[in-house]
Amino acid sequence: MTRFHGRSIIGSPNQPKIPRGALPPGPRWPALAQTVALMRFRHQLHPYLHRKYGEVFTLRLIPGGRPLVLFTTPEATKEIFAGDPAVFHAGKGNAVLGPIMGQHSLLLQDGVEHHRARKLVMPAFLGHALRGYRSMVAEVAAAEVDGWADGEEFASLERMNRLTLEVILRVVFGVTDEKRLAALRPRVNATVDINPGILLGWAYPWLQKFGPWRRTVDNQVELDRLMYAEIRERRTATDVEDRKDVLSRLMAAGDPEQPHDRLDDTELRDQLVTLLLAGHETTASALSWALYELGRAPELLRRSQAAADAGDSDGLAWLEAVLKESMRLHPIIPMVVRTLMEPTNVAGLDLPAGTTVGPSILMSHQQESNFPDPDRFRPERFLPELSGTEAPSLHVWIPFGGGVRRCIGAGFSLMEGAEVLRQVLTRYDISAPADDVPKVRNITSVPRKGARIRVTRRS
Ligand code: HEM
Repeated sequence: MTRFHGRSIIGSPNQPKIPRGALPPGPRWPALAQTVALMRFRHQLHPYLHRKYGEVFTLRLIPGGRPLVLFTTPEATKEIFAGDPAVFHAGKGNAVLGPIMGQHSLLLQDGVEHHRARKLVMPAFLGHALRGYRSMVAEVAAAEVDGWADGEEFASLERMNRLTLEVILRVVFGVTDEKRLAALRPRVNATVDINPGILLGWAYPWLQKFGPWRRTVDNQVELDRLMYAEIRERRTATDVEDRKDVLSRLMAAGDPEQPHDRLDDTELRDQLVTLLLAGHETTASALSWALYELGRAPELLRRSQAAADAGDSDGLAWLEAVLKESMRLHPIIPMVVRTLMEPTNVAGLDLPAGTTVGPSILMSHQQESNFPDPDRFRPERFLPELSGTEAPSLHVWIPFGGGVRRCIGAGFSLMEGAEVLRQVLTRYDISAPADDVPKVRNITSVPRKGARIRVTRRS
């Protein structure tokens, strides 16, 4: 059964109030206005605050006006990512996701618990395991893409969402049974749909009796029921060691002689919900922006089709560069956050315990000093042999965060994205009929009009 208790948007509950003078400058609007501006208008707010206050600025968020200090330089990013995990807690900053993902979620844990969980989950996303998922991604992508009509125009985000949901359900759960997939799909979609209003409302548990909050709880109860049924059934399967999906790998992870070293059912549930939610719409959004950008640049499209046709390691490297540039120009997540557990110096600033700090991904990706000609879509930035310049460091290109908390699905989503592009581009020419801009969709950003494209069969 899921735990539903009050959560803050950023920072830890019950922390003492930090006086304004102890922190870098920032707007003096009420905390509610700053919170709404941060959640709804992030694409305008980060650049505005950067212009007004410079490299580092403070926002005050509800409840209680807790501070969020955002940094915009590579040096600060490097320091935050390298920060001692005992001091720089990420779970506190992600606390808003607690009611959905559960207390054991990798995203919410810190310290030894996080270290243990990460050690158990990570191998399912590396090396041999990762390579093993490619053919399944290719199969799901081919089935989706083959269904597109010649000359059809559509919101690519919608199609990519359908595709990445299918991929994540099959890779994570290993579910192929159509009846079970049909039951899971709407529950996962409804969970991803949860908007900032619902997340904000979670700080006030009495709201859960009403309207959308109540529907969220009902959906969650049903999602849990399906998850636990799947876990129970897998526990009794005799071939779990041979299965290649993430759930089976997580069940087999750890030392069989040390039961406390293995994930129990509640932990499995929490990690599975986390993977389903973190790994689905994020990748879909990156892919839809990539298709949109290729649809606007015929020369790049031809080059990408040649890479897809070749299908060799150089071709896949190009397609991966297309995705990386798509995530650079259109960041899916606006910032990464850590809450300081003790007074700490960050990038030359002495900050009190309880302050939440983080690099602004939005600002890091759009500064000329990090990415020359930042408004242009140029995949070759990520291929030094083509650009003649160094590839961007992991302190300026930060769509997946960094350090011990770097997204565990980074490799997976690049592999998945390149494979999906390959399936699309070997079959279709693409054009993008209209301009699009980002809009906020709860934690992530997505193309406002869904990154519409027209596809025509290649002759
Ligand atoms: C384009 C796709 C994706 C983007 C942009 C993205 C972005 C991020 C970011 C910014 C973080 C926070 C990192 C930090 O705090 O330093 C994160 C964490 C995480 N992501 Fe992703 N992600 C993507 C895809 C995925 C996929 C495919 C999965 C799994 C199937 C996944 C699972 C996770 C998990 C479990 C964490 C928590 C890691 C930890 O705290 O140890 N993500 N992701």
